[in-house]
Parts: sequence; structure tokens; C-alpha cells
Amino acid sequence: MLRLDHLTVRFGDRRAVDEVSLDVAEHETVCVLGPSGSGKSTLLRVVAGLQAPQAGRVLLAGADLAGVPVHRRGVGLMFQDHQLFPQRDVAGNIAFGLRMHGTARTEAEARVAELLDLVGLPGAGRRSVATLSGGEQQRVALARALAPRPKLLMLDEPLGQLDRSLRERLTVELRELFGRLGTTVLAVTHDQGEAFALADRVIVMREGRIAQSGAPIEVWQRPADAFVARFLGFGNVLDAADVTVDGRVATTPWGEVPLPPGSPQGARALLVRPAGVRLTEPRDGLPCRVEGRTFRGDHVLVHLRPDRDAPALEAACPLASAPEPGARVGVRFLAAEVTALDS
Ligand SMILES: Nc1ncnc2c1ncn2[C@@H]1O[C@H](COP(=O)(O)OP(=O)(O)OP(=O)(O)O)[C@@H](O)[C@H]1O
Repeated sequence: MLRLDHLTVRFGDRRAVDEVSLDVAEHETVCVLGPSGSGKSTLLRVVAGLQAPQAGRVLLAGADLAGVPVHRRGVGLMFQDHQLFPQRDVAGNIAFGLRMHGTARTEAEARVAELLDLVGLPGAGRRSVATLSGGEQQRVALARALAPRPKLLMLDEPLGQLDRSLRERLTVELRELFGRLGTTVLAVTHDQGEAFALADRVIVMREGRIAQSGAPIEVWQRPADAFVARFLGFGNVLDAADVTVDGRVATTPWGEVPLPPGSPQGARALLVRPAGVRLTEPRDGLPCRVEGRTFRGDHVLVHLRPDRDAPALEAACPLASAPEPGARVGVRFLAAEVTALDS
């Protein structure tokens, strides 16, 4: 449905988007993730027609969009900076795009009613948008974006300003809705939870390039490199320069770390999930001191400082048995929770 072909956007000397190629299939939901400044919004703005690329092409359903203005692209936008019109009521906001496309009034009214049902606000057409809650406003913005039946729906931090529990609920609703409508979606978010819950595929960007593209579970289980692993929030990550894998053992600053069979060999970045850091007696394994603890609901993340000159470690411990700060422990690693990264 959407094809980006070697897209480049420069601001002065800086490449905000650097030769990005990406295909989004019909009915697919793709979420673009990445740190601040990695080029996510710029990528979306190019597809929307709000920003012209210096090089490369955007194709939607096979048609090159070069020179096609925003409102003729067949894309629906739900952007943070595309707020609702406060002087129009809910129905007026949703019908806005339909009017621009010359839809007749009665047809537009029927479509507005249909969309209000769809986003869970039946009968709210005459309400002033100023009287809506944040979550209700997001639903109206979504209905407005969907109204002209866009080929592609684009979301930029769609739920960014909402509180956590509402965001989680709306994420589930959106996924269900997109599945039901068969919408093709390209979304940008800095919230990993949102991306992983919403997407069929996630794209992690770094400095204008795609660092990894894959199904959420794939990216989660097998980050492409140390950058992606750290971006996902993993703490126990070593760069390839500090690791040598030989057979089922990695030689690391933490000592020898066991690996699952079939691991890639040689100099490899290494990820040890917190569940793979087992605490034992101080004389057993790598000696460490407990520096602190973070409560994570069903477990405690224990922060460890090795006695030897090696990076800090994080261990996931049951609530009942997490050691106190200052305690001395030994660390052993579980091969099943250790991953040698491919690149
Ligand atoms: N209009 C502009 N003029 C100059 N530089 C820009 C402009 N828009 C973006 N940039 C720069 O391009 C780079 C990518 O910006 P972009 O907004 O796409 O990143 P982002 O990943 O969406 O970040 P965030 O998560 O903070 O929104 C940044 O270095 C930014 O400063």
C-alpha cells in the first residue's frame, strides 16, 4: 500500500531521514519507534506531504505522491499538532474532511453518525469539543481522520497526552478497530508499550535510519544490536567490542556467560535479560554489591555493582527474596535468558 524508496530529508547538513526504504502492506499497522530526534516525525510529515524530501519517492497504492498536496493524498492524519477546531461541535469536526472532498450534507451526516458509533461516542455530534475529556477528544480526532476513508491512516503520538491507564485502554481499542476496518496504519510513538501493543510490525529508528524492522515479539526477543536493546530499556547490554562468543560461552567483563545452542559466534553484542541474572551466595559466581532496588509490580529489579571492573547489572528477583541495598551477593547467569545479538 505504501512504499518509501530511498527517502532523504536534510535540514542544513543534518540528515533527519537518511535513505529510508520501507513498505507497509495493505491492512498492516506499522509503528515507528526511536529516541527523540531520530527522524520519526519527519518521516511521517513527508508521507503526509507536509515536508518535501530532497531525494527518494513516496508511493501510495502504486502512485507517486511527489507534488500531490496534503488533502489529495488519500491519507488520514491524527497528529498532535492537528488539534480539533474548538469553535465547531463534534459533528462539525468529523465532517470537516468530508466537506473538503465535496461530500453531500445528508451523506456526511450519515457518515458522522456511523463514525461516532465506531469510536464509541454515539449521539455526541452536537456536543462542543471543549466539554469533552482528553480521551473523548482523541476519539473525535480519530473519527475525523477516518471519515474520508483514507487509504492510509497516520498517527503521530496519537495517545501521547493521555494518562497511562486510558492510553492502555485506547491502544487495545484502536488495535481492535483497525483490525475490524482493515485500515492500513503508519504510527509514530516514543512509547514502546503503545507500539508493541498496537503494531503488526515495529520499526526502530536511529539517526534517520532504520535500526531494526520486525514483528514486536521478534524485536523484543532478538534486538538487532546493542543500540536497539538499550533503547528497549534493557540494562545488561554489552557492546561487541567487549564480548567474544566461542561455542556456548561468551567471554565478557562479567566473566564467562553461558549461551543457548546455535548462538552467533565471535565478537557479538550481548543481552542478558534481568531474569537471567540469578543471585546466589557471595562466594558463588561473580561477586557483587546491591546498590539499590526498583519495584516493578510483580518483581523487584535489583541493581548490582560487580567487585571487578565491569558494567553494573540488573537482576529480576521475587518480591519476598530481594536482598537489601548494601548486601553482598554472587551472580550466576542463565543461558536461556542470554542472547548474542546478530550485528
Ligand atoms: N523544520 C526543521 N528544521 C530544522 N531541523 C529540523 C526540522 N524538523 C526536524 N529537524 C531536525 O531533524 C531531526 C529529526 O527530527 P524529528 O522531529 O523527525 O525527530 P523525532 O524522532 O520525531 O523526535 P521526537 O521524538 O523528539 O519528536 C532532529 O535533529 C530535528 O532537530
